[in-house]
Amino acid sequence: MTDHVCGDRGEERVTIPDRCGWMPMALGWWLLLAFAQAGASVAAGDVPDRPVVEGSAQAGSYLLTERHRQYLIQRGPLRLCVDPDWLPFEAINPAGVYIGIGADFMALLARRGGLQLELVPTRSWSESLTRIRDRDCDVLPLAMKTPSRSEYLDFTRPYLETPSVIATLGPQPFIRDLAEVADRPLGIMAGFSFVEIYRARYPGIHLVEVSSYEEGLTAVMEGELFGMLGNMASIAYSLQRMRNTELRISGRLIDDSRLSMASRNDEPVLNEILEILVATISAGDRQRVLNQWYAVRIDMDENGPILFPLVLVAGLLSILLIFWAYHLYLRNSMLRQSNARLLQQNRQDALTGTFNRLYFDERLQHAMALARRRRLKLAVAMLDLDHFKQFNDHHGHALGDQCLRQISGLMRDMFQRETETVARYGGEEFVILSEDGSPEQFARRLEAFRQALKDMPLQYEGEDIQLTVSIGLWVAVPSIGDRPADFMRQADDVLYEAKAAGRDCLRRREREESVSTGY
Ligand SMILES: Nc1nc2c(ncn2[C@@H]2O[C@H](COP(=O)(O)OP(=O)(O)OP(=O)(O)O)[C@@H](O)[C@H]2O)c(=O)[nH]1
Repeated sequence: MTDHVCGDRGEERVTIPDRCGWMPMALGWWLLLAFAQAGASVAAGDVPDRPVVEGSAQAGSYLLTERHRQYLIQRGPLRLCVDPDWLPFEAINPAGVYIGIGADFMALLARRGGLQLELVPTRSWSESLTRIRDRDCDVLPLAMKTPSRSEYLDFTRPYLETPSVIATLGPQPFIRDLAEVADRPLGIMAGFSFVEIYRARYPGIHLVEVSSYEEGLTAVMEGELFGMLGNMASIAYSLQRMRNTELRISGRLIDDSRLSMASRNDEPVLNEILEILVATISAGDRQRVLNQWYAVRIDMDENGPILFPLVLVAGLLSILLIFWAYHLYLRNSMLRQSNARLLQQNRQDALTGTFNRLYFDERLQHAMALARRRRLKLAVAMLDLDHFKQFNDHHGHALGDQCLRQISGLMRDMFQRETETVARYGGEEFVILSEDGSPEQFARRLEAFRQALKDMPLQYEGEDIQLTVSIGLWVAVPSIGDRPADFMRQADDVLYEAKAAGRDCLRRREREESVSTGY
């Protein structure tokens, strides 16, 4: 994953990943707007007046060759054309002074190379480009290299980078690729390098050239333009100057502005000189220049109107994040609950709420393996209501259902040890598994259940109803080769004997033993 510079404070770069999330973006904007605030103060006159272009002529500087020095002496001052309204990068202030980051770098190089500089005032960047093309000036301190400009300019290596962004009205989905909005009217500074680059890359793009960022941003606010394209620092600076809180930076574009010094290409020696001087810009130099323009000054009185909405947005985003985390937590716990419910439903008999046959068979298999290892007696009781068909026929299926629910409730109440499993095995047939290794006691409790059911008061339309149950109990220490089905068949056989013996009784059989007639 590549990193793009989202904010640049001298050599100390604040980088965020290519897929910039909203949080780093918000932080980036906060910093940039704060930085733009500093720029505004400078434009308002915080910076002491300086000569039209700073720099002392130290002809014979050790950095340049004799040929370079001779050239500079012979040609006289280098004439600069600049963007008159592009703070914090560069501007011409009302006193006619060239100010901004470009001015400071230019002054630095003038001192080092012994350059004499002279500003050629223009009213716009387009005019500056025209004038250097016409050779009315010699150098552009800050310019991006493009194919068409290369026809009349030479460029040094880039020495300043700034992210490209789009500003739109109100919240928009985050724009990552200009192609997403290329068919809508987009403002861009007239004559800017990206006009050429975007037109070549997105043939149908609807670019509207404007003469200043503020003009473009105002058109966005009034709905005439969908968005304004430009570098982050300039847009942030203009938004601050306009005291605008309705427009948003809603996209970071892949192209960053890589700014170089440009010079007329009919005098290539000029580019050689600038290239040598640009190469001398050290990390410390860059930091000193940028610090002056990127200083973060927070004065609540002055910045309140701008900072307050930003702090509000950051607060809202934090709340949104917390809400989202809580929402996920709720969703997860609901999911866990519904999984648990599904599992339960998978195990439960819908009518009676006891375990179902599926679960019982699993449980029995597990219990048999355990009892086999421990040499413990396992007891399986099969219980079948007597003459239930008759009951249904006489009282109706609904009452039959109600009885089944009541009987299973009684069963669960009486057999609720951890070692016991009660399940409805089918129709009016129930099973109880006992794993505690004491079948005698289990048999006694089964008998108590049989009696309790018989005594259970059931009434229907004033008529007393009595239900009885037959129970077959099979007891054995599971041996190798025993399967759950064998155990159940044995229990069923004993139940059959109980039915044959007249119903309403318990019959018990233990492995290697004959059927007992009681317990
Ligand atoms: N109400 C109700 N009846 C059921 C349900 N499942 C099975 N039955 C009934 O249970 C009765 C079982 O009848 P049989 O198998 O002949 O047994 P029985 O009448 O109980 O006779 P013995 O078992 O020999 O004493 C049938 O009438 C089934 O319809 C159920 O979920 N609800």
